Amino acid sequence: MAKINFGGTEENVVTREEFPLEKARQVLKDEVIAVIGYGVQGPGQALNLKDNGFNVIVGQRKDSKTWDKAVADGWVPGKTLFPIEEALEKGTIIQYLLSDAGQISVWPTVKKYLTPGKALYFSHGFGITYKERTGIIPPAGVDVILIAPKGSGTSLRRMFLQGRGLNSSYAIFQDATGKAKERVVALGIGVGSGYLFETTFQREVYSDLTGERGTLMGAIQGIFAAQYEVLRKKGHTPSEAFNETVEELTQSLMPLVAENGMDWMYANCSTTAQRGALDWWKKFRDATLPVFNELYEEVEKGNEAQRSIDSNSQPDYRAKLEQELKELRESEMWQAGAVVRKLRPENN
Ligand SMILES: NC(=O)C1=CN([C@@H]2O[C@H](COP(=O)(O)OP(=O)(O)OC[C@H]3O[C@@H](n4cnc5c(N)ncnc54)[C@H](O)[C@@H]3O)[C@@H](O)[C@H]2O)C=CC1
Ligand SMILES: CC(=O)[C@](C)(O)C(=O)O
Ligand SMILES: [Mg+2]
Ligand SMILES: [Mg+2]
Repeated sequence: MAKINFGGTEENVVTREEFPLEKARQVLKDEVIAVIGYGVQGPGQALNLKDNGFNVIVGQRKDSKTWDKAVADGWVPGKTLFPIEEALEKGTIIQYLLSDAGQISVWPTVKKYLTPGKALYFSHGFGITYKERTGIIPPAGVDVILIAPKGSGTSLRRMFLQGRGLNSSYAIFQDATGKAKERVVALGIGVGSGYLFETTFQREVYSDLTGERGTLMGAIQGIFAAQYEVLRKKGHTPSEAFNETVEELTQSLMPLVAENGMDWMYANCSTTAQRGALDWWKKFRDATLPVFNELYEEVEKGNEAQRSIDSNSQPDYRAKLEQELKELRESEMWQAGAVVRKLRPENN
């Protein structure tokens, strides 16, 4: 394990150099990895594991769209693709990748197959951390481990195919066999992570729920919407408002931030822009700080988890979700965005 200094704080990180793929294959050579669920993380992790040479099967509801998707991706019914219970029985490592709400309803079935020595694997700290709300309480004889890729399952797969890699955090909640550490690290390398950051189930879920509600997804849309509204009210056209709110950010400026940090992006903009950005960023920080504090408290209390359990376990939740996504898609800002995207020179 390497100790790496992150801006003054030392943290534990497992690197591919100290734990190469060959070692991961050796550690897991006698294991059957059963990936349960084939939504977003399921395909990314299962396909990467398979391509990396691990013994992996998929468990999915038969007669479902995702069963067909698994077949289309090359999983063979009766050989590498099974109904959930059969996969649970065959697997020695159960990668529990149903949606967080789905995990609650299928848990009584999963529990039956968790015989001593098996490992139960999550990609989110949700089920375990909020166990009073989810009822997910694993038996004592199994390892309970976590690999949480820091990004969408779609990116995990794409980046793997490009020969890159998406880093993940890892945690151990229960080490029943004494082998939880080598199992979790081997799985992390197997699913395509380059580096593995140490965490706990609780820290993973608190930070993840905050991040996706905050700057990664919720806050960013909120700030876009507010600026777009002001520009439109002041008479700017939709294309101008969209370009100055979203397009320039995603196409020109964020790639510079990704490459070399915020100061470098600023340094590559005009002195006029730099002066304004340096003056205004603290105002935005101060204005949003109370909202971020409220958000973290809601996560900590479990209220956010409860809201997502309640809404995602409704029978019509998919239809409602589709409706909400449609409203976003059909808002003027994102309609303008669709046209602006088409006009990117590389799309012609
Ligand atoms: N979406 C992502 O890229 C990321 C997801 N995660 C975590 O990975 C886990 C899996 O998430 P996603 O892939 O997004 O899940 P998802 O929402 O795509 O669902 C996965 C699968 O669960 C099945 N499912 C849902 N309810 C079910 C039920 N009651 N019975 C049987 N099957 C059911 C769905 O049909 C689907 O095949 C979650 O813990 C999530 O928090 C972690 C990082 C990123
Ligand atoms: C992609 C990811 O890591 C998220 C945003 O936390 C999620 O999909 O839950
Ligand atoms: Mg996440
Ligand atoms: Mg998340």
